[in-house]
Amino acid sequence: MKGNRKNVRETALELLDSVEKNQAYSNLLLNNAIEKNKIDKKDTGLLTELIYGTLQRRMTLDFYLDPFIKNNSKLEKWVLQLLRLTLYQMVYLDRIPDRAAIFEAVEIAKRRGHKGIAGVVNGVLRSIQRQGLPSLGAISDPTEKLAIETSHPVWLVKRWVSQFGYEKTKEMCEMNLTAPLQTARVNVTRISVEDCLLQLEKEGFLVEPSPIIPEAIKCLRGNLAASNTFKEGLLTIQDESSMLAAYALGVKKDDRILDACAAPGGKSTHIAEKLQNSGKVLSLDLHEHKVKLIAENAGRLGLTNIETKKLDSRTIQGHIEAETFDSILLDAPCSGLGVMRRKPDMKYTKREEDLSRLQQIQLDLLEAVSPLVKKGGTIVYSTCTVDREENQETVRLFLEKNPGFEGDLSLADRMPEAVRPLIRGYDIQILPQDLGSDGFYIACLQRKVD
Ligand SMILES: C[S@@+](CC[C@H](N)C(=O)[O-])C[C@H]1O[C@@H](n2cnc3c(N)ncnc32)[C@H](O)[C@@H]1O
Repeated sequence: MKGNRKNVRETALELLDSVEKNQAYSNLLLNNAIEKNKIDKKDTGLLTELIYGTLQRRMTLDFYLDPFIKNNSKLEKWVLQLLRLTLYQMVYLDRIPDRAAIFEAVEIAKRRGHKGIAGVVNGVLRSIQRQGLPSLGAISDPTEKLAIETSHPVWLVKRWVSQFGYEKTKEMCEMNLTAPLQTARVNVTRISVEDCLLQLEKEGFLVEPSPIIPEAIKCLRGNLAASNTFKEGLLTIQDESSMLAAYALGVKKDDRILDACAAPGGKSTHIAEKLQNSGKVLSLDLHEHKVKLIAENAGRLGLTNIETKKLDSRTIQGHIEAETFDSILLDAPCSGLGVMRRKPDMKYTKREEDLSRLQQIQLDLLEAVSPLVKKGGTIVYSTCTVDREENQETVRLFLEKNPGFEGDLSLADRMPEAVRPLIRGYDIQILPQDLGSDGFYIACLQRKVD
């Protein structure tokens, strides 16, 4: 058991190192490490928690460590990671005694470095144990304090406070520290939600219906991607917020729908399911390898009404005639600030200037695809971000330049009951704390008839 645990922590350290070297944290990275280091199945939960937790709390951990490592400015990167990893266990994991966490950190430091480094690690951790953690109360500026307390960059917390106010920002930052539940969409063209839940229970999963989306389920235990039900094409792993995009489109039988930024096809396949294999979805994406994923997903789900194509949607007008589609989904590339719970390393790599650059791409995409919707048809603009510049501002600028379009106020009629209170006219900004789903934005724009 002890041997294994050391292995878990060394593997966690290795992964934290890779993330630091700019390899984004992903399940793939985690799965490779589990395989390479032959991590016992029962220890994978602890490994995931150590990596997620240490990444999620990095700024808070650094605040706590700072006074104790001031004189060790030449500390190697991996030693700092080891200190963060160990302090995370001491502060946030009650079930691991401090002395055990410190002992193992010192052993790792001896093996990976030398006796001197082990001495530094031991010294820092024992001092913290003796003197206690520095108080966050010493930070006088409330925004800065919130940033450190919840480990979000100060620029982002400032930006959110100016956009949403202090209270909502605080709730959002706190929510971002929690682990999301896995949710999935039942392929109702092939199985009912009730039968799907029963089938998954038989497979040993703990599942329940979503309170938000009629065709969605929540998974309380297990990984649905590993289920036979998933492999048989009866499920798609997808967040509930993302499922709202297909609702906003108001899909009708036989519609021709463009999904302009479609890979890996989560929303295209939802639209195709809503069409019940009638009509057509044209799914575009910039990258060939990503386009393949859309086709693979459609194949797994048994959907035959999706056509895929590699294309830069900004050039679509040279390829497809105007007024071809009944509706268009533009699920635009964005900063992804709504999914920080799932990708904690993102907090430390995003830069404020990225957001304005993205707005230009979003506007270019909207301008390019908009002539392709029929008169009276709808464009749904969506992002998985929580930022006014990429969301409401992008839409405002588009509407300002395109008087042939207006906000579609019938959006609420098409949306599930649970989200209606969040709709403001023709758009909806979901914050992670609103429904427990990802932060997400949807705007519905209608092409005027004349
Ligand atoms: C938010 S993701 C789409 C997620 C997808 N709608 C789903 O639900 O599975 C944005 C996608 O836009 C693609 N993309 C970015 N710029 C594009 C462009 N100019 N033309 C087409 N696709 C683009 C990216 O490759 C990425 O796959």
